[in-house]
Amino acid sequence: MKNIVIIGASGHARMIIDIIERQEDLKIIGLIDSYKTIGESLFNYKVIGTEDAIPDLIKSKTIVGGIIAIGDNYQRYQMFLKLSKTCVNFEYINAIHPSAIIGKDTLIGIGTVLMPYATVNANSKVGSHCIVNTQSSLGHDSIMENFSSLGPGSNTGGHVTIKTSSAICIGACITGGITIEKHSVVGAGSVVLKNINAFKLAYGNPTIEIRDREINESYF
Ligand SMILES: CC(=O)SCCNC(=O)CCNC(=O)[C@H](O)C(C)(C)COP(=O)(O)OP(=O)(O)OC[C@H]1O[C@@H](n2cnc3c(N)ncnc32)[C@H](O)[C@@H]1OP(=O)(O)O
Repeated sequence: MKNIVIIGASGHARMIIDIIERQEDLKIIGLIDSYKTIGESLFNYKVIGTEDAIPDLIKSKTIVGGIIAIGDNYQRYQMFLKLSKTCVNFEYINAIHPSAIIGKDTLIGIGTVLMPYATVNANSKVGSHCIVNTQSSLGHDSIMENFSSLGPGSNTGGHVTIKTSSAICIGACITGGITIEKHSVVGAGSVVLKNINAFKLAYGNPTIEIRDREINESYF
């Protein structure tokens, strides 16, 4: 049994807790959050501190690691960078729902979440700290780079690449062979027929690049 923390205490964290409670080898000992009050109870767990508390929790062997449960790709990356500096031996775990389908010859990184009914098809690679959300599917021979995400109910064809930190929002459809370059956001319900450049907000059917976006711009 590994003792772990959940970093984040939002709705996304609630989903991840639901998954981890089904993994018998993991025990959540508390939540880490910068905005909630220490001692506050959420989702049946106590907020035990901010990320600054983690090095001591590792040092005292109270925990071995955990997962960054922050839904926003860039914010999740920022937390990862912070932890990389203060706590090199933090062990990242995956949260993989038992209903998720993982095809043959696939690779899944660390700190990655596969929500209920998520599908990763054959010969695809999902990087580290990614989110494959509820009922979304990554087509065969596809790549999700680190810190990227597929929103609930979104689908890709085969040979698709989603580069680092890019977000495919709820219900979007990415046709085969498409590349979404880094730090871009494909809006809800979009139908993507052409490649999307880096740092773009794109949406619509057919999807067009609407405007440039800042690296830290929220998309929720
Ligand atoms: C479990 C979970 O909850 S997972 C999270 C689920 N949520 C998501 O996936 C995010 C969903 N939201 C989106 O996808 C949005 O498209 C966003 C956030 C990416 C962009 O939205 P905005 O910031 O409003 O875009 P922006 O300000 O540039 O555009 C505004 C205009 O574009 C329209 N627009 C925005 N998004 C879309 C879209 N996806 N498709 C069509 N039109 C859109 C707006 O209606 C608005 O039109 P108006 O000026 O005629 O009123």
